[in-house]
Amino acid sequence: MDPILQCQSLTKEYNHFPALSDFSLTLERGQIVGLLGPSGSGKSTLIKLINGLLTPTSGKVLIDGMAPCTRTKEIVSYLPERTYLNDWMKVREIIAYFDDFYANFVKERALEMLERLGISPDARLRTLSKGSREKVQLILVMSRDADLYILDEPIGGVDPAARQYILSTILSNYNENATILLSTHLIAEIENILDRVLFLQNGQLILNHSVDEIRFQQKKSIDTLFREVFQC
Ligand SMILES: Nc1ncnc2c1ncn2[C@@H]1O[C@H](COP(=O)(O)OP(=O)(O)OP(=O)(O)O)[C@@H](O)[C@H]1O
Repeated sequence: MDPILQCQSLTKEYNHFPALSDFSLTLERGQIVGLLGPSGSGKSTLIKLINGLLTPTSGKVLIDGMAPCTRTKEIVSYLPERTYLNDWMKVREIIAYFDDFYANFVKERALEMLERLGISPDARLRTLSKGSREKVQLILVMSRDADLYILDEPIGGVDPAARQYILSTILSNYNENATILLSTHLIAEIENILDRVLFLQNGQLILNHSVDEIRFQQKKSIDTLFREVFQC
């Protein structure tokens, strides 16, 4: 079986500015991977390349051995940085839309998670708080039976007290052979769910370690290590 994600010497330049440089990475199945780095380090650029929304200047992305295409869109479930949902729609209507659109969408799972997070399917998206809208989007993305979930800054707008609950609700529903790649600035809140971390700096991969390696060998939290590596 091919690794779920391979990036081979991936470079992306915007007007000759290298947002991502010679980036190589192989991700195996069945792990939750944190993509961490300061603002402007290239996280969203990488995520857009993996989703086929940007074309690399050079290098390759392979998902389950395939370049991004219609088939890879079926096995990748992507939460973009910004909302793309029509906010006049009711949550129930959006769920029906996803159910029609994606063969691997599990409607019952979405409805169950909504209930657990206290969101009415009859609410219109625009009447919900920013945090609840984020929850709905995350639920939609995680309700697909995908092989690779890519989450660009999930739960940023959710209040800190609710973040752990949301993450554990969502994660308790996902298939353990799938891989989740998530970018975040909320390292302390998210690190206890991560298996592996990637540090990006100026478009380059400067660290790729399992969380256990960092915790047991370096005896540090990911948050502490991040602050040490990226101190201003
Ligand atoms: N469309 C674009 N045109 C020109 N430069 C861009 C474009 N998109 C991103 N960049 C630049 O590429 C670099 C990487 O940006 P990117 O958005 O990938 O970083 P990021 O790590 O996701 O940042 P953040 O954490 O703030 O979301 C930045 O210097 C950014 O200014």
